Amino acid sequence: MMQVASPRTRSDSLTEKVFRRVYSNFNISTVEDDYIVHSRRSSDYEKERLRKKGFEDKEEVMEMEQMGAERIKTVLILMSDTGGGHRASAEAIRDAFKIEFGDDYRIIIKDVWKEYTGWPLNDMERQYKFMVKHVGLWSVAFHGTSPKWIHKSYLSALAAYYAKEIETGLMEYKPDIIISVHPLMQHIPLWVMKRQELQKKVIFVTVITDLNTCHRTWFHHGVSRCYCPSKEVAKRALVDGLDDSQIRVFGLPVRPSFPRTIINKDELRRELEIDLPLPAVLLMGGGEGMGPVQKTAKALGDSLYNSKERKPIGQLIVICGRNKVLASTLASHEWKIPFKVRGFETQMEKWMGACDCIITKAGPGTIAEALICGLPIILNDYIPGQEKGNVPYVVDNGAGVFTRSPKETARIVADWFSSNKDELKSMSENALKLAQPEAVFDIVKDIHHLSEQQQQRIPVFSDFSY
Ligand SMILES: CCCCCCCC/C=C\CCCCCCCC(=O)OC[C@H](CO[C@@H]1O[C@H](CO)[C@H](O)[C@H](O)[C@H]1O)OC(=O)CCCCCCC/C=C\CCCCCCCC
Ligand SMILES: O=c1ccn([C@@H]2O[C@H](COP(=O)(O)OP(=O)(O)O)[C@@H](O)[C@H]2O)c(=O)[nH]1
Repeated sequence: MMQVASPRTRSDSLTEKVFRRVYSNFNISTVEDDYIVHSRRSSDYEKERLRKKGFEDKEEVMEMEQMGAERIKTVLILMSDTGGGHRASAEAIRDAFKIEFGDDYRIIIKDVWKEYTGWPLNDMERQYKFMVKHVGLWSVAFHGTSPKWIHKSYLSALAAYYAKEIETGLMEYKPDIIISVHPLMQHIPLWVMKRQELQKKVIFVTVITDLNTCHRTWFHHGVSRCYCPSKEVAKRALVDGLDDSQIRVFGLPVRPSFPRTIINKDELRRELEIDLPLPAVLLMGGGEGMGPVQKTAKALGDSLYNSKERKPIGQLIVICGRNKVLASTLASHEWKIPFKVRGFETQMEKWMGACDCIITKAGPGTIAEALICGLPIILNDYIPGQEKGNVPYVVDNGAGVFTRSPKETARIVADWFSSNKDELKSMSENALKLAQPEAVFDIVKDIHHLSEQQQQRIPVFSDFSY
């Protein structure tokens, strides 16, 4: 029985709620980004609710919906699949809204750029993937666009060029609340809102998904709230001119399905068909399977095998995310130790819960999740700019180590699984201390509070035009 305990205690009822949602058939971390399906389901549900309350007539139901009686609020979360972290945070927020407020909110996760605009905004995923493969290029782009006048003028130009399209995109969803979980999704929507005089009617908040050295585009002065995952980021926000009252520090939002009470590790291992007694290391490289994964896996294949006794001292699980080439290369290799290779997994909490430590590039999402699971972390790479500061965040807090060398990584894991178990244990404890499993709930509750405050200022039936 492994204890994965939250560093802060929380009311049983919430834990129970999470457990019920997570471990019953209700899979809260299912990716549901098909708007048509989603919105149909939500609006059907909304209508059903009104019908149950006695509004049988079709037109009456529609009218009530529009007027705002028992109004379900619409939350639009803006994200882009540049990396896997923005979507994971968006899903975390969606799931937490559902757990905390049931059907009071309708949550839509969207990349409005991709669907409504043209080049270069609609192609960010591909361009980002290309740039981070050529780290020098990314470094120039990241640091070169740091001055406000540079990114502001470029984004204003794009806003002006795609104004109509973005307006259409945002208006289609008629959001009451817009949440941006992406560094490039503040300026243009806020500009559109200003043009439409919607700033007082629609709440706009930013949830930053970088733990330390984030890009300055995150800090827009026009937001109601800027949720910073760490004190370091909050300091940067203040330096960039945001007001104290706009800033809240709760932590990085992680999907509520991540275990934070008691997890039976053996059961997870049985379910995932992982060897029960052998210590297990999880190796990954973000949503795209980046970093020195292949070399590290092979080095671990050697270091976790005791050739004198002809038996393994540990086992290896590699999650390759969307990197299919990596997955098939590793699958075709001969392994002397128990080994598993997987593609993109939707239940990361189970894989992390079943393992004893993790090796990853310094992705903020993976780090925050691993901390919640009490996993000591070996960081083996980082993307220059936004991920650089994640290394001291982990290492200085005693939750892990950094090395780029696959051989050194393999040696450390072998050490942890044999002669240096104490270090593994103390790092696991430090990881749990640093974890902020409640962050996502604190964020959605604060947004709910903002929304209630706003409702008191604006009549509920205000029919604002989009
Ligand atoms: C003298 C100046 C010369 C500079 C060269 C100009 C080149 C311009 C080309 C591209 C612009 C690059 C924009 C940089 C802003 C970066 C903001 C940022 O932090 O972005 C991070 C995200 C990715 O998210 C991160 O993923 C991580 C893991 O992979 C991790 O999860 C982390 O938590 C996440 O934050 O990056 C992006 O999304 C960037 C996509 C870039 C695509 C480029 C397409 C260009 C189209 C529009 C961009 C508008 C740019 C505004 C500023 C440009 C000013 C010239
Ligand atoms: O197969 C996978 C691989 C990754 N992830 C998630 O993708 C996110 C990766 O975010 P991170 O910030 O670590 O790195 P990025 O992918 O953005 O570079 C984390 O939430 C992972 O749990 C996932 O759900 N399934």
